[in-house]
Amino acid sequence: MDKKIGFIGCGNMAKAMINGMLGSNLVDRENIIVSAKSSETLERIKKELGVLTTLENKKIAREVDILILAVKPYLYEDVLREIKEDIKEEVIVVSIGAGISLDFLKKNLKDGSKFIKTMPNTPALVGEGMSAITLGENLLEQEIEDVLDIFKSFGKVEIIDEKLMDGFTAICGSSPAYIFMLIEAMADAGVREGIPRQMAYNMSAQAVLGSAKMVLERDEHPGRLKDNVCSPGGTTIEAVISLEKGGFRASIMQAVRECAIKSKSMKK
Ligand SMILES: NC(=O)C1=CN([C@@H]2O[C@H](COP(=O)(O)OP(=O)(O)OC[C@H]3O[C@@H](n4cnc5c(N)ncnc54)[C@H](OP(=O)(O)O)[C@@H]3O)[C@@H](O)[C@H]2O)C=CC1
Ligand SMILES: O=C(O)[C@@H]1CCC=N1
Repeated sequence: MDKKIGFIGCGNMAKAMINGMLGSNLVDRENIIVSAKSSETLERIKKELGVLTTLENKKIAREVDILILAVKPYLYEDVLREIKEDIKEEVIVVSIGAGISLDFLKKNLKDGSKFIKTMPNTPALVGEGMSAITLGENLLEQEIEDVLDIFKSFGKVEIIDEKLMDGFTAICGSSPAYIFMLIEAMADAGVREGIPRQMAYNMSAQAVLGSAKMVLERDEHPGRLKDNVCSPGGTTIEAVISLEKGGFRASIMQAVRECAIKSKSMKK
C-alpha cells in the first residue's frame, strides 16, 4: 500500500497495529508517522518500530492519507478540535476509541469529512487481531477497501452495524485480557502441580491457541469439542463439574455484560 498512514497517539493499541502492519509488509516504515504526548514515547517508538515520529498532531493531520486516532477516548474531543482544520477533505479519519460514535466523529469533523469507527484488539501485534468496522460517511469503495486492507494485514475484520459495537468490544476488543487471565490462572495451577513456571505459561497458551484453532477450522460446535475431551469417568469431567460449580460460564457472561454496559456508558 502506498498510502501514508498516521497515528495520533502511540500506546498499546497503536503499537500492536503498527507491528502487525509491518509484519505483513503492508506498508513501508517511512509511510507511517506517529505522534504521542511525550518525546520519551516517540524516541522509544522510533527505536522499536523505525517509523516517523512527531510531537505535532497537526503535522500528521496535514501529511497523511489515512489518519488513525489512537488516544484514550476522553481525549478525542480535544485532539479533534486541535487538528480539525488541518485535515484535508480526502483524508479518511479512523477512530479506534471505545465509545466513540459515528455521530461524535461527524460533529467533531468538518462537513463532508470521511470517517470510520473501528474496534481492534491487541493480538494485532502478532497478526491475529479480530477487528470490527462501522462505516461512516463520504467513503468511496476504494477507500473502504484501503481501510479493510489495513485491518486485514493484522488479522480478521468484520463490517458490523454500530449498535453491535458495544458487544463486539466486550467479546473481542477487551477479551484478550480475560484470555490472558485464563492462561495465567492455568499456569499458576500448573505450577502448583509442580510444572516449572515458564513451561506452564507455554503449555497453557498453546492449549488455548490449539483449542481456538479447532473452533475456527473444524465446523463443530464448541460443546461437542468439549464433550470429546471428557472421557467417561475420566479426568476432564471432574474439572468441568468444578468449573460449573464455580460459575465459570455465568462469570464470563456477566463479565462480558459489564464490559458492554461500560462501553455503552462511555458513548460520546
Ligand atoms: N488497549 C487496547 O487493547 C485497546 C484500545 N483501544 C482504544 O485505543 C485507544 C488507545 O488506547 P491504548 O493504546 O490502550 O492507550 P495508551 O494509554 O497505551 O496510549 C495512548 C497514547 O496516546 C498518547 N497521547 C496522549 N495525549 C496525546 C495527545 N494530546 N496527542 C497525541 N498523543 C497523545 C500517549 O502518549 P504518551 O505515551 O507520551 O503518554 C500514548 O502514546 C483508546 O481510545 C482505546 O479505547 C481499542 C481497542 C483495544
Ligand atoms: O479497556 C478499554 O477501554 C479498551 C477498549 C477495548 C480494550 N481496551
